[in-house]
Amino acid sequence: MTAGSAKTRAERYAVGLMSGTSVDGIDAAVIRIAGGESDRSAAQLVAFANTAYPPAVREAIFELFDPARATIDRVGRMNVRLGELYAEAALSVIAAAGLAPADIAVVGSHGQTIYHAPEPHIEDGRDLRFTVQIGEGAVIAARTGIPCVSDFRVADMAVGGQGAPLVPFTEYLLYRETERTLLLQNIGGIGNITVLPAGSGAEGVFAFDTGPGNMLIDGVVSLLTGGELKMDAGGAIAASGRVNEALLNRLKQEPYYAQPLPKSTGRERFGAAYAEELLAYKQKHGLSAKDLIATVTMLTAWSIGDAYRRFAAPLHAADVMLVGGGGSYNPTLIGWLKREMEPMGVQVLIQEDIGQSSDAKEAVAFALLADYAIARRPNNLPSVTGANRPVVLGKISY
Ligand SMILES: Nc1ncnc2c1ncn2[C@@H]1O[C@H](COP(=O)(O)OP(=O)(O)OP(=O)(O)O)[C@@H](O)[C@H]1O
Ligand SMILES: CC(=O)N[C@H]1[C@@H]2OC[C@@H](O2)[C@@H](O)[C@@H]1O[C@H](C)C(=O)O
Repeated sequence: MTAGSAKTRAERYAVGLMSGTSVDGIDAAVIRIAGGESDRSAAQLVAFANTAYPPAVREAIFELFDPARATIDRVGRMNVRLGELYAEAALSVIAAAGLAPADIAVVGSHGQTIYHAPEPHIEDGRDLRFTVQIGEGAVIAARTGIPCVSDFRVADMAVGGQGAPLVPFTEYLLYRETERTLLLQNIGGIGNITVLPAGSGAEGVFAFDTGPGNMLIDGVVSLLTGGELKMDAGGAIAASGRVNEALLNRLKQEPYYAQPLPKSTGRERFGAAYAEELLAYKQKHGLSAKDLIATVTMLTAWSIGDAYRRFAAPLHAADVMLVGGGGSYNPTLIGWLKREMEPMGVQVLIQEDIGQSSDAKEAVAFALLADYAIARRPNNLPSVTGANRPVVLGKISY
């Protein structure tokens, strides 16, 4: 396959690798793309695997979220280490698909975000917004022998975008409908929503981060258990607690929720420092652990409903919200989300309800984004990121 031959490209396979803000590990997907355009009928999931990060790697990544500890030698070394781990994950999912590396046209690797500063930052009249995703693409290409597209976000920022979210481009390709308005809600570390208005072209799509996804739930669970538990598995703890209305109302005042679009957020806002503050509040006001977890779970459900109410409903009344990401596997969160959305006339389903995978969705997206990049086809959505034009996202290592 050569760049620029998009119109005549034959059926091909692509690998997508995603390591999200939850830092739970590496999601790897193999997809088959039919000849020509990567449109809805054309991309099929062939194999998927999630490999947990080794605990020491996970811990070291968390250290890199703190700019004071993210020294250049640590960042540089982790960049290479993650490249190695990503290459291994790619090779193993390719084998699981019953394929060989030579069958794969391209690997798309998101990398691990360690810092995301999407707001304009003007110095000397120049905008210095930036974002950092590590996991060296050159290492992935060298170990697998497959061209690797990595570092997708910076090209969007270079033309005035937020560099996020990027998945909506693929959601438009894969999910759009003519009769129904769909909301694709991802609940990963951060929550993000894509609005696909019925019958709309790409320019009508909009998307933004709704706030915390599982990040606050994971953060407080981990602090409360001294790191023993990393999540509220099955939402069991939240289900056993009671929402504290005073705290909930206080947390709803976080200015991010009302901030106008385009917007994106991350660990800089809803990370460790935020979870520590919640713990301090718990101690001061004598809340139980389960009530605190119930309250942040409710906040997460509320923030998603609030985002729809504030920014989407006034423009497009939606029919269905389709939830993906790890939050799909927390029935307490999904139950409370239904209670938020259904009175507004929006049915809530998880990807599994329509025969897809909540886990694989983002890895599939990065395989498709890479397929576009390698053909030099623009793959950002300016209406979503705020970029001033379409560009080809991703750096290619041959
Ligand atoms: N069985 C489960 N019960 C409860 N929560 C779960 C379960 N499985 C996954 N999760 C939640 O989902 C999180 C992982 O979600 P996911 O893999 O979608 O995040 P991510 O891709 O890292 O994040 P992002 O999309 O923000 O980059 C876990 O940290 C956990 O909070
Ligand atoms: C900078 C960064 O890594 N952002 C992630 C994060 O996780 C969810 C949300 O915040 C989204 O904006 C984005 O990821 C997905 C994959 C995206 O770009 O669509």
